[in-house]
Amino acid sequence: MTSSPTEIRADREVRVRAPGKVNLALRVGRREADGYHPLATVFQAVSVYEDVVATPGEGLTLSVTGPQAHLVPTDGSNLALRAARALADHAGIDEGVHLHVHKSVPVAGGMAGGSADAAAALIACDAHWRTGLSRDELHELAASLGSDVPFGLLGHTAVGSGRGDLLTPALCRGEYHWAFAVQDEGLSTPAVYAAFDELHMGGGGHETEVSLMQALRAGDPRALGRALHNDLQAAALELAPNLAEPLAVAEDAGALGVVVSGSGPTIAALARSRQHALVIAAAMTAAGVADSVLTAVGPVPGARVVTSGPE
Ligand SMILES: C[C@](O)(CO)[C@H](O)COP(=O)(O)OP(=O)(O)OC[C@H]1O[C@@H](n2ccc(N)nc2=O)[C@H](O)[C@@H]1O
Ligand SMILES: Nc1ncnc2c1ncn2[C@@H]1O[C@H](COP(=O)(O)OP(=O)(O)OP(=O)(O)O)[C@@H](O)[C@H]1O
Repeated sequence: MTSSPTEIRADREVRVRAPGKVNLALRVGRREADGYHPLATVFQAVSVYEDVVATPGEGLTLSVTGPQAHLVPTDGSNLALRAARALADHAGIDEGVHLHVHKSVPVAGGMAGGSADAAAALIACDAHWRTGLSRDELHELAASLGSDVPFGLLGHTAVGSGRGDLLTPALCRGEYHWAFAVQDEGLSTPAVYAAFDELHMGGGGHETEVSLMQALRAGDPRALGRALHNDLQAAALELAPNLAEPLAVAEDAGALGVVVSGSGPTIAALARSRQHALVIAAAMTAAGVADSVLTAVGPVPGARVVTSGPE
């Protein structure tokens, strides 16, 4: 019996969800000859998600929706399409695919939204094309696409070294509630690293986060709040001095700790509870220090298939 076109589509649809991240600690060493900085970081995946749907298509095509979709390229430079291309090349696939990306993670916000899209696209295309690659091969492809992409695959809480791509899962108990201050205008990651170089702040790349890891093992949000740290924060504030305002408002609202997320400009405030996260978000909105706000919980899993068509 032959399938109708509608049945074929339903059969081959794969839906994948991947999380954004916050760096609980980000220690940055001096720039190396390859232009990258050695990192000692602790990532946490949070419940702000990118949703990617893979369906049959001619060639590799992409559509994007979400509040900031207009800021995202839809040509071959899009990280989701680059991921699909890299996987097809590696696995010798000449079939097409259409990827639909629904974005909720702020664009160029320091929460690794594009990296989440790449991680989700790898998992979606891998399932769609049934390439049968190992987790290690997918990890290697992920690292070739961007330093934050491997963590998009892994999720939860993890220690990152090297460029941030060498990962070890971290012991983490409990739930952590976050409020995020989002800015419409993003910061370029290379520009923030360049500002960091200008400030001559390298050298802390291999410090161990003893108190932070203890806080995570104990499930102690107060101790975690005190241990939050970002070496890129001064550089992000240099490029966007107004970020001092959401930092101060979140502190006044009783946040346990406040930090620039990754390369910014998103500000991440750790709250005592889900309710307290809403209070901090409301305070940042009322003070007019964010273009929008988000609340989330972490840790959550990395990129995973949420539903797919029948076998
Ligand atoms: C700031 C962080 O989000 C913290 O997790 C990441 O370090 C950035 O990761 P990403 O956006 O995936 O970065 P990539 O796409 O790999 O690199 C973009 C640019 O950021 C700078 N970069 C990135 C990672 C790193 N360890 N050192 C760097 O100097 C380089 O200028 C590089 O050309
Ligand atoms: N799928 C994608 N989603 C968002 N931006 C993308 C994507 N593909 C390519 N880009 C380009 O990459 C730039 C950075 O995007 P992204 O949202 O990943 O930044 P980020 O969250 O600050 O990254 P990170 O936290 O990993 O440094 C965007 O300004 C855009 O030009």
